[in-house]
Amino acid sequence: MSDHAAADGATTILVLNGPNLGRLGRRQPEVYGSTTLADVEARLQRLAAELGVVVELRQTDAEHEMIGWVHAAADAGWPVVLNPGGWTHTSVALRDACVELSAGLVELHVSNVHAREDFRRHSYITPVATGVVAGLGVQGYELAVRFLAGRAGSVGGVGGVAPGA
Ligand SMILES: O=C1C[C@@](O)(C(=O)O)C[C@@H](O)[C@@H]1O
Repeated sequence: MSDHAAADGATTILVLNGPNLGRLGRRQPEVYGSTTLADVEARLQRLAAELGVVVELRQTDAEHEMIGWVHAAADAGWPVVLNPGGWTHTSVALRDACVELSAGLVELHVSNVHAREDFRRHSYITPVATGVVAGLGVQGYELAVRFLAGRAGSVGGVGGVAPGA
């Protein structure tokens, strides 16, 4: 996806999407809705301009690639919105990488994972996340970015102070 490098010192927020999320809009629309990931990115770029932050959205079906992106965010001190897709329920390795995200991590699910199959109720990521958004559809992405932008001290966020921060 697009590469919006921060040239002016603006906060960069990575929005990372795991397996099958490239199929948003076509995949089980009764569960995930009809909005595509490209639509989500367009909405987030408008929001980024409003908030004065840089948002970079990426998607991969390869776990090693996702873990590399998390390492890079940790090294850069960037906050992350992560929809881990199916890795939510399976990946100790992704959780271990996420532990290093000291600038904030919002775990995001388009669907309400707690109202679905039992296996979706357990997340390896939740214990190491700042917070979780689930079941608010793709609107959750905008809420999560607003929260992290506010937490980073940018204007317009809803989350100026995270509970316990
Ligand atoms: O791929 C996904 C998408 C998901 O993370 C969501 O956005 O609702 C929920 C996961 O259980 C599922 O495996």
